[in-house]
Amino acid sequence: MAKFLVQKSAPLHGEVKISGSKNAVLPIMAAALLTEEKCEIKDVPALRDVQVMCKLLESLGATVDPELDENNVDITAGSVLTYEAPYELVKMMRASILVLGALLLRTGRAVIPLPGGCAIGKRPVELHLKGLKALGATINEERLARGIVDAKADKLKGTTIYLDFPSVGATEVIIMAASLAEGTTVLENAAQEPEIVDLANFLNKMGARIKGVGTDTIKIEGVEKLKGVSHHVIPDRIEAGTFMVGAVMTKGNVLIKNVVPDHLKAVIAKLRECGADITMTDEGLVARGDVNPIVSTDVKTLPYPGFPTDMQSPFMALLTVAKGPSVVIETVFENRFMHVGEFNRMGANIKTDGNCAIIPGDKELQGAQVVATDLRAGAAVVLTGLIAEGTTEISQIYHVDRGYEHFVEKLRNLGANIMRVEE
Ligand SMILES: CC(=O)N[C@H]1[C@@H](OP(=O)(O)OP(=O)(O)OC[C@H]2O[C@@H](n3ccc(=O)[nH]c3=O)[C@H](O)[C@@H]2O)O[C@H](CO)[C@@H](O)[C@@H]1O
Ligand SMILES: C=C(OP(=O)(O)O)C(=O)O
Repeated sequence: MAKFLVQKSAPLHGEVKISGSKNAVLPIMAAALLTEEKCEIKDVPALRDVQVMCKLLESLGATVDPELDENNVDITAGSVLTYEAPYELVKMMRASILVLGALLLRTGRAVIPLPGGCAIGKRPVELHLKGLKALGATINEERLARGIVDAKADKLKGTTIYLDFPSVGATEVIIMAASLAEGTTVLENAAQEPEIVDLANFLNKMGARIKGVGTDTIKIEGVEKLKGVSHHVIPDRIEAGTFMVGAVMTKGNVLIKNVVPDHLKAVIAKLRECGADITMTDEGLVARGDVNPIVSTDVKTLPYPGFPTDMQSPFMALLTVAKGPSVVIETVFENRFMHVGEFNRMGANIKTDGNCAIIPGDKELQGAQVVATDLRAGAAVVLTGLIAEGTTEISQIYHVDRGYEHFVEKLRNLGANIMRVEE
């Protein structure tokens, strides 16, 4: 099993180019199933999740030509598609569920095993299914009780759907399904994440008629057919946020290129509250932690445009060394504090009560043996290792490979003392 070895490092310094967004490319790749024609997807990050999605689409009958060294993937979902997604692939990536709507439209059926609970929460899909049922699909409840989504539909018909919670995945599945449904669908209390806007831009290029993305009400007029297109994926706002935090907590000075500052308003606001100096330049965002002392702040995660849950653990890493106590409240996932135990091994002394964490701050951290408990938590302990005395040894780093392209190389270019060891 591979590990990261991280040593206390000099302040991060230099520039880093942000990769295409994992959470944008995965639904876009799934949406390529909606046409028989070739889709060319550009700025695709070379990540483990993208490789899994390539294999999943291939297993369903699509021709996938991944040129991940070049950050391109071509997908042609010709006429012969199968409706059953293999468990070996689905269990590797929760985003596998994103093929649900497209598969149903293309084959009249979708059978997808659920990967089950994980480190950050139960992650049910009842909202995805509620939406598809409203559009006219039937769900086999008996199979669902045994952990398999088995949906059928001869055709889908537009309607009004209200989401009880603005789920990102449910919004994406419903937009895809409604794009080729008969008539108009109105999706209320929809998720507003930039990745959903990117998916809708991709679908609209394909010929879909989607309006209102980026707001809580999305209107989709169904069309008969979609065509193949070429599309550049948006930059990864969570990767950008992670590097901003890294720059600030090491008291460094980093130019972050290929970033959309508008996607990071909440993160930038919180970093500034902590004393970070964040400026927009023609070349990108400059994040500095060497201008002012870094002080505590409170954070509450929320659906976009609120503070992103995916930035919660990297931000907590920063708060462990900020001056004064901070409170972090996680409202999106019910179990996303697994990293607290790892920070505590390094001396952070964080206490949790339900979805609330109290971080005393101002700690001199010590390197330790820690685990990447999930993707973002893995990145967060790497950042903590950069400021801790001694060596931090991080295991289960396959989580990090899921979502950070060339993480070690990018950090090393900024002066970080990190290496990957294959055991
Ligand atoms: C591949 C991808 O894009 N992943 C992102 C996506 O995940 P994902 O699409 O899984 O996240 P959701 O927005 O669906 O989930 C948010 C919350 O809603 C709950 N829920 C969701 C669906 C449902 O049917 N019932 C239900 O209760 C979930 O358990 C969770 O507590 O958005 C999350 C929230 O911003 C991010 O952390 C993930 O990085
Ligand atoms: C939780 C995440 O991803 P996923 O939904 O793919 O598990 C994430 O990107 O932090």
